[in-house]
Amino acid sequence: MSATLRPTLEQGIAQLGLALTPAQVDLLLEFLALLQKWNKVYNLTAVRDPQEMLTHHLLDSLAAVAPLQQHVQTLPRAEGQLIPLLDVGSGGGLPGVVFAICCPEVDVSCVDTVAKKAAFIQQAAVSLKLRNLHGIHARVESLTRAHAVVSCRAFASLPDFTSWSRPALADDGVWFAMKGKYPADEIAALPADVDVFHVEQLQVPALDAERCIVWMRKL
Ligand SMILES: C[S@@+](CC[C@H](N)C(=O)[O-])C[C@H]1O[C@@H](n2cnc3c(N)ncnc32)[C@H](O)[C@@H]1O
Repeated sequence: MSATLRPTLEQGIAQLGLALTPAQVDLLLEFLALLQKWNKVYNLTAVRDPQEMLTHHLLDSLAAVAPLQQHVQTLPRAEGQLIPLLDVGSGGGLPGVVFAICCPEVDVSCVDTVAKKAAFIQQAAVSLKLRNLHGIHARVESLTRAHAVVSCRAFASLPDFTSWSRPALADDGVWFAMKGKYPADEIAALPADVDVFHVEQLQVPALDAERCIVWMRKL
């Protein structure tokens, strides 16, 4: 499978201007293979066609990597210290696993209420030898450890996402919500103590769809 998908993946990575090592590209393809294999057993995603998994999941998540890297670079950190990121409602690991592969300076926890999805992430962390990746089986509302970044993709409305994950966001942390079209209604429905400080448009290679990241912080 990887022989046919690799050229599209490499082209997409180049289009996104990402500087990934050959080992990271291999890991992305290995993750895709794991997702495809275990999807049959665990029902991790409704997307089943490998080519579609590549465009709709992998490239879609990869489009958010450069914005994340740019943000992380601005954060102070001691040598060897990783930036804690919580990916909420991660499902089969999107975008959390992609972030863990592409951003070794980030420590990614993927939380999901479905036990088999969290177990899949733990299994992926072992298979891909990613020490910066963890699967957590919980409702996000129950988490209180502070993270510098709290991300989500296809999870919930912005008001629900921010209120449920608020205790897990550091006071100086940021929410990073991956959305389709500019979510004007959801932004309008946010409470006054959530500040939307940037909405960043994304271009996903090989996918003709509107995508953006809504950046928010606590007031
Ligand atoms: C539509 S899926 C999105 C999965 C993945 N982020 C993606 O983009 O493919 C939403 C996920 O959120 C999880 N979920 C729903 N409510 C949750 C909660 N309160 N805490 C943690 N996970 C939750 C579901 O189990 C499901 O796996």
